[in-house]
Amino acid sequence: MIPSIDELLAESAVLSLPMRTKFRGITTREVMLIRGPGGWGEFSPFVEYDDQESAPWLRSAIEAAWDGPPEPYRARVRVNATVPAVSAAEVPGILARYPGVDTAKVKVAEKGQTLADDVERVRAVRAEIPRVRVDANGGWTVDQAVEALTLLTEDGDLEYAEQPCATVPELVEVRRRLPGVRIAADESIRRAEDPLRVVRAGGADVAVLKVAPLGGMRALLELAGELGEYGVPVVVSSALDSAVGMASGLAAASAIPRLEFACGLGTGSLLETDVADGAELVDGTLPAGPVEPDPERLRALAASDERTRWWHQRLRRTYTHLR
Ligand SMILES: O=C(O)CCC(=O)c1ccccc1C(=O)O
Ligand SMILES: [Mg+2]
Repeated sequence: MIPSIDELLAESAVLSLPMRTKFRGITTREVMLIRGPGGWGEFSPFVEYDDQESAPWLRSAIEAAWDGPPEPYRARVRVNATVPAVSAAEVPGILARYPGVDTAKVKVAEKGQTLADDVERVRAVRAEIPRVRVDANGGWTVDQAVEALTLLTEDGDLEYAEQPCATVPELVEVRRRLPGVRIAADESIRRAEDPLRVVRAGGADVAVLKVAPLGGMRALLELAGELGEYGVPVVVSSALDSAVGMASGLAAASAIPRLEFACGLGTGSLLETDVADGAELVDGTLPAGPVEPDPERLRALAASDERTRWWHQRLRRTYTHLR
């Protein structure tokens, strides 16, 4: 059952969340929260996404607000620190926001930066955190990936390299040329027509799964089950969500029977202010559980009237793409 547009908008809020550090080229994260009978849901496709690509994000918000979370297997989820493409000098300040975390994901291959910048940043992270993975967001060619990952594994292992190149054939090639480095697929799953294609092609050792682009917690769990049949472990990650979207990620992660890797659900630490008091990171874990936004924060973080209208229009357009 899909609620009406009026029901979706009835108790909704459009928010502009200031970030502590630039990430994905943005310094404020706009999100729309909707409230339904099952709790709160988050509709927050990145602003450049078109209406069709935004449709699973809306399905995900509706699932959270109307159906609520699936049955959990565990109460807390191990998370990784997320290190944006900052200078090496800024790394300790970022990591200080992740108490007890033993795994870091480091952004690399940022436009306008060099491989030397990546090497220095990763080195600065290794000085403090034992387990390191990198995420290139598809920014390298195959040759660049081979060169970079060879250099980045000279002074320590990488847990895995996430989306080193943009396309599936390139991931297959990198994996063939660098058998010692695990490859994780992110965009090749969440922005693909067929999320299993990259795995069938032999382009991924690990699958990064995000609730909203996959259409919700249960859709993610179904895909995680299918990936399990291929022997591919999953990492549940955020889309730079507010605490409401993060609750869906944490609920999905807590409902996966076997979780081998730390999840990318610690990005609340990249926000200056969140919609609810962030559940505290203890020993590198976050609790799974419902989140109730603080009404005062909702008022303080409200987006402008113009941006609110834009999000309402976006929701109306996206609604026509629901099936
Ligand atoms: O996985 C993490 O550590 C945090 C989430 C993250 O990196 C991310 C957040 C928003 C958009 C894209 C990405 C990404 O994994 O590429
Ligand atoms: Mg990624």
